[in-house]
Amino acid sequence: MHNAYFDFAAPANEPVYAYAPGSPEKAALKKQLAAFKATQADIPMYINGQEVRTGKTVDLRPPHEHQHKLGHFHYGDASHVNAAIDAALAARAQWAAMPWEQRAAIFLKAAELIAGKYRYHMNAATMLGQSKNAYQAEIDSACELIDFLRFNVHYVSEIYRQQPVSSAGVHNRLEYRGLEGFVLAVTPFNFTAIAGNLPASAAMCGNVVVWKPADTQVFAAHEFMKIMIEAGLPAGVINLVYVDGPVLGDVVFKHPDFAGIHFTGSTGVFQQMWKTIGENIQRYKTYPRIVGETGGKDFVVAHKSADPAVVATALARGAFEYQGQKCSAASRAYLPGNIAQEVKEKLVAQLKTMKVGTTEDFSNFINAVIDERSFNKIAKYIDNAKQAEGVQIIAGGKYDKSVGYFIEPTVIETKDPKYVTMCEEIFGPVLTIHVYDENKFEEILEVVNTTSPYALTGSIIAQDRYAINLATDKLVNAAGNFYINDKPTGAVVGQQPFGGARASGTNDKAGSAMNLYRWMSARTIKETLVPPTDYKYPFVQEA
Ligand SMILES: NC(=O)c1ccc[n+]([C@@H]2O[C@H](COP(=O)([O-])OP(=O)(O)OC[C@H]3O[C@@H](n4cnc5c(N)ncnc54)[C@H](O)[C@@H]3O)[C@@H](O)[C@H]2O)c1
Ligand SMILES: N[C@@H](CCC=O)C(=O)O
Repeated sequence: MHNAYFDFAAPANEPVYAYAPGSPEKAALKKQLAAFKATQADIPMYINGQEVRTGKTVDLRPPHEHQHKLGHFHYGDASHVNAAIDAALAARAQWAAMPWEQRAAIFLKAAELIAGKYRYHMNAATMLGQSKNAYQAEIDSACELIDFLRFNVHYVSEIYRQQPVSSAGVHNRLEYRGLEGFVLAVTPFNFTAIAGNLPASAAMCGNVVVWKPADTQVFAAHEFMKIMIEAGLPAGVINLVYVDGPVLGDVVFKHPDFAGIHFTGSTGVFQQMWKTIGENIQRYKTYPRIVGETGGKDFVVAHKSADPAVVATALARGAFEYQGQKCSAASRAYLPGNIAQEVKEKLVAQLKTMKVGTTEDFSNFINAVIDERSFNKIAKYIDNAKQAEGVQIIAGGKYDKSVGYFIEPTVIETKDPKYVTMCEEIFGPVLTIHVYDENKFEEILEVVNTTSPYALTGSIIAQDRYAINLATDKLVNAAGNFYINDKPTGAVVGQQPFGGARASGTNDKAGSAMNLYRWMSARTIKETLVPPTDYKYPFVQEA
């Protein structure tokens, strides 16, 4: 019995804990970090609610201390992907038929568990597994994940409430079905919140899901999966597998019941997936929904009226928080000649105070990059810059992987606005600056707009309102998230729906109703209350 409309009102954003010296939250987090470090985790896959161990294990190690083992996870193969799909499809009918308020309660309970007794589990797992400092973990694996769960429950309720009009004698209604098949969620290493949200948002809408996280994010993904099970998620609704990407793709993209992909990761991987889906289109029972949020080459453009301290701080935080491993991270900056020197001096002074090291030492602002492959790739960009003509390293430039994958926050200055580090996504603590003639603001906006194929985030920093207006207009398609007098990172669920266009993705805005519509397939039902019994039009006269 559910004879009522149940209300899921708009929530407030989860408050961010400060982890100040001597605070109880800092003590609790330190305790959980020590507990994880003292244990060897044995992490299974979850298929049909069962823990699956293959014996083929992969070690988990903190990127900032690669000689320490946190444990291992069990790696699967094509047979596990098939089993996960079978389990999902078997769970589908019952899950899709469950009344919304019952489904919603599971995700709201998960949010409560993360906000309360598992907050430090989520944050400590993210700090150790992905090398995020306490603040960066708190805004991700606690607050943003909680917000995704709570706000999406509210948005789904709002969507379900939307109904068509009915003319006299007719009752029209819209039913928001889940997709007919299973959804694949493929998630990145850099945000625990995104990893949790991609399977959860689809499942919330009545879908069943196969979820594959990045290998380097499994430690925290596993904590989230355990919380979902404790919150009451039925067996088979979300099936968590750890497999090689191409092995996964080979099974999923050939399956007739493949109904959609919820992806976040790099542009190349997404484009390859899209191509494969296109090649297999005739195999599917339904046109798959393809949702992908991908790379960025995010800009900060300062106007000659900007306050140099504001620009320097937006760059220090926007480019270097979480070692620049945010899709939104500022990685190219355009500084007007009149304030460039002052901005650079202030920025370099701020960077000198940023300590680099482990996440367990809370005084470190910068931690390690995710793995050796990423370290080597970033180091190569730095090495090339050291030798390039017209290019100068004005801060950082050193790196060392003997203990952890540490790279100093590095600032490159180039005379060429199309130098490679102004164009390509590096995904590390490297910012490139180009100084332009302060009287050529409109021309530089054109350069900003045409330099990279991406359009994810970007900022204009200025005091002059005409300049702000001009940049807002000229850069209309250059960023899906556009900031005025702020850094281009740190979108908050419910406040700045997130996503970019061009090569940055399908711009379906995670943490908004726009995203949730993609996981629904509406059925229109028209009911005629007193059906006609004569075929003739009412206005046709007898001859
Ligand atoms: N736009 C956004 O909202 C957003 C958010 C976070 C990260 N990102 C982007 O993600 C990237 C960094 O994350 P990453 O390094 O985890 O990305 P990635 O593309 O290497 O991996 C993402 C996921 O895809 C899987 N994968 C890789 N190759 C695959 C294949 N051939 N078939 C199937 N799956 C495959 C990975 O195992 C992982 O689970 C950056 O480009 C960043 O800009 C974008
Ligand atoms: N939503 C995050 C970025 C997610 C991508 O890595 C931000 O706005 O900084």
